[in-house]
Amino acid sequence: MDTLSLLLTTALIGGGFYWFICILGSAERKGKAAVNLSGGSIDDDKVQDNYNNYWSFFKTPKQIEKTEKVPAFVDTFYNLVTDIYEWGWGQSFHFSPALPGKSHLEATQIHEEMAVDLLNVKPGDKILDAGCGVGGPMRAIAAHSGASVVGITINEYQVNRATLHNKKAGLDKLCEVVCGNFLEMPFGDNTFDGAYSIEATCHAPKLEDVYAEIFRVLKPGGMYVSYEWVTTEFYDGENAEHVEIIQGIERGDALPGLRHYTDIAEVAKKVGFEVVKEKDLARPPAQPWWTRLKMGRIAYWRNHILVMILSFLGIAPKGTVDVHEMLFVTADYLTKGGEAKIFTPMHMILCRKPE
Ligand SMILES: C=C(CC[C@@H](C)[C@H]1CC[C@H]2C3=CC[C@H]4[C@H](C)[C@@H](O)CC[C@]4(C)[C@H]3CC[C@]12C)C(C)C
Ligand SMILES: C[S@@+](CC[C@H](N)C(=O)[O-])C[C@H]1O[C@@H](n2cnc3c(N)ncnc32)[C@H](O)[C@@H]1O
Repeated sequence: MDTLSLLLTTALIGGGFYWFICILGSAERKGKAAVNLSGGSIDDDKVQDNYNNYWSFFKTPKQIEKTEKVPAFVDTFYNLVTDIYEWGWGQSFHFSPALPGKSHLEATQIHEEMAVDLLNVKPGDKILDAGCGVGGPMRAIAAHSGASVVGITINEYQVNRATLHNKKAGLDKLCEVVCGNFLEMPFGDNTFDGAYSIEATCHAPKLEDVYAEIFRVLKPGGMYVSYEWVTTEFYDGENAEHVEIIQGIERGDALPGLRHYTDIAEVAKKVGFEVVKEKDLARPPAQPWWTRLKMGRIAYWRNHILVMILSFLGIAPKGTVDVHEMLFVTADYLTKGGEAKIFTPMHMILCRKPE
């Protein structure tokens, strides 16, 4: 081979490698790049141990021990998955019904804006985002409503990511992020004009505890809306296939136990809320929320190869391949749960704290 061909071949392979690793698979323009995948706040050499530790939670037999350990276990989970979520999904860690003619990003934003529209808040009001992730919904909601949003997440790495994104988006005046447990929030009674949680309270070992906290920090007359992960009326606890799907969803999403849809309003009333409206937003005519997961299957394989290469080269921490594989498997359980109609991630409940 002459020198020119050698140079051209090297440039082609190098360029292809750069494209495959640095560009491909980033969920949004300027989103998280594959070369920057990390274990969140966990040191690189501890990612594998933390992943193994995550699984030990599901082997613990005692319910009480489990309940106390849930926030720490959820924190570990988000250290492990936050970068992969941002890289492969975007800054909003939730589902939304597919909307014909709209992109995933647009459908996501519409789903988020719907939440704040239900709260009847006005510019200048202060609202709470319980379980805010890296703040995708918070930014959309602040920009749409003009209200200022305080988000809380148990995971410190997410606080840093969200704060960075808020600044970059020029929304740091309206959006604030606090690290803390939504089961005992560092806010005074009657602080917020409204509150919402998007696919987050499913991590609470007892829904009553988080709803009671939200009730406490809301001003009288304030509204609260939540998108809940629940099993539907089609779920049959005696059906082995159903049970396997639901347990698969719990294992891959750090859930201490999925609730049945009928539990939600019951708990809301128990802590003192008036239930204004309740609806599964996944019901027809809404288009399936799981099509985005299904369509991504080829991209997941490509991502998996990429993660394996990066781990092999020592660029991604050891253990990232296992975390990615866990998500891959979870995507399948979620899709099955949606197709079988036994599970929904968008059971909406709208509540009011009485005057
Ligand atoms: C509300 C929660 C999270 C919901 C979703 C945001 C995530 C649930 C499953 C995740 C994913 C599955 C497959 C991943 C894929 C293998 C990878 O290559 C790229 C990222 C995924 C698509 C990832 C993205 C986020 C989810 C869809 C729970 C935790 C309560
Ligand atoms: C699936 S993410 C959803 C994030 C955000 N609502 C969104 O839609 O992008 C769930 C969020 O709930 C938070 N969370 C779970 N348990 C928590 C707890 N006990 N206290 C505070 N935040 C918690 C997680 O840290 C994470 O940010």
